[in-house]
Amino acid sequence: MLNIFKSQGTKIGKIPTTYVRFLATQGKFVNKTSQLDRATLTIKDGPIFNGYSFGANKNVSGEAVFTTSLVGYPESMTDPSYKGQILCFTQPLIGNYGVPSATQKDQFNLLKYMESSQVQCIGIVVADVALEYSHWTAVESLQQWCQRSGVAAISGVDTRQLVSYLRERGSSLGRITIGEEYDADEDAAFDDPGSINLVHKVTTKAPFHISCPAEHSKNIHIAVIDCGAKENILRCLVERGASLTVFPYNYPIDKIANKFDGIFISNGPGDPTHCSVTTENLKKTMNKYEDLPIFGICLGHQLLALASGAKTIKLKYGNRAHNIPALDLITGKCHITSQNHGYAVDIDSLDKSEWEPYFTNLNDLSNEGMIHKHKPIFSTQFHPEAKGGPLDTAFLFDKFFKNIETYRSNNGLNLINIDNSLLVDILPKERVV
Ligand SMILES: NC(=O)CC[C@H](N)C(=O)O
Repeated sequence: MLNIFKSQGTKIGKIPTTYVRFLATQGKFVNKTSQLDRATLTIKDGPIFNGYSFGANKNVSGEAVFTTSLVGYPESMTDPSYKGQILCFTQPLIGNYGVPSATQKDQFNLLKYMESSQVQCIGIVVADVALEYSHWTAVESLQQWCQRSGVAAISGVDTRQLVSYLRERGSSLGRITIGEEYDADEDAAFDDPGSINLVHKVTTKAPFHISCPAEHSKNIHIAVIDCGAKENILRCLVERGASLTVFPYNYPIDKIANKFDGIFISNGPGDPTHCSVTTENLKKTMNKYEDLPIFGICLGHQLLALASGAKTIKLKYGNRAHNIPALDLITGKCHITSQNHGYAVDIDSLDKSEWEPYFTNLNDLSNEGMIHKHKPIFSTQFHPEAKGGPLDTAFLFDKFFKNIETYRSNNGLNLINIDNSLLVDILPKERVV
């Protein structure tokens, strides 16, 4: 085994830990995981898994969820929608391509590799961590990143058993405990992130402005309602030619919506019903400005649905993956989509005189989007910006921009836009924390 790896030019240090364990049993190699602390994953009223800690030396508790995505652990872990959750990866080997720079910016002053400036989930669960890594963008290992970021991490868990349990019993609270001696009965307290308003924690605390560089600019100005917006969503808007003013989730957007070419409502963590202030503001905005283009993604979709009078429900265990089929009910085409959500819009509660379902999930038939019958408003439960991929539904950003073009040409000179150059001078350039 060792020779095969060597003959392929792979250094011993790059061998995944499963092989390290195998080699250790053959007496051929030092078992690196044996140098790690013990850790325990306890599911409330459920199974207990013993493993090894490769993250922060810290006990954490939150909702245990799983993603079946094969790649993208840096993006998922920094997605604000995962705030307060313990994220289990079903891909058996995690960490082998390391972690890219958490601070490097792109040409739009947006984070180049991460979806926000910090790790948002409180813990991760993997079957097998790669302590060594190799990738041209990597600057550190997953272990180093978790330790540096204060994120608990456990390896050596039978993630198939965990996921089978979560699919059977539904989303559950979990706890990662570091150390040799852990008695599950000792500590019965489990934090439930679903019970608090997590959006309040991740939203910008004051408006900030992202100016579209002149070579890209179409002189479009979009107001973004920030419930925990992913960087790549902002990039998808800016690279299409828009400058953005990003507002806190509770900003009275209805008072200024007519100063913008369109409104975008972002993704975000937790139960959408905690954001009733946003819902109320959206309701007023839609009533006041009938032809204003609006686009919402994920939590943004749920908030728009609540504003239209529909209801949301909690799914049994949610949809978190990069390959979920969504049927476009207008074109009849099926798209492969990226998703991360635990709640969904109850499509039966949608006012069908005003709205139509737009997409349907072909795995569980849950709602994946809605579109207004007369106004330029639509939203999706899945993520058309999808980093890392797939890009099947990126055309929805173009659709939003098309709605904006129509809105502008219909309104002509009547549209009173805010002077962008003024905003550039007075507003911060990045999220206010
Ligand atoms: N990615 C998101 O915006 C998630 C939306 C919401 N928090 C949910 O879990 O359903």
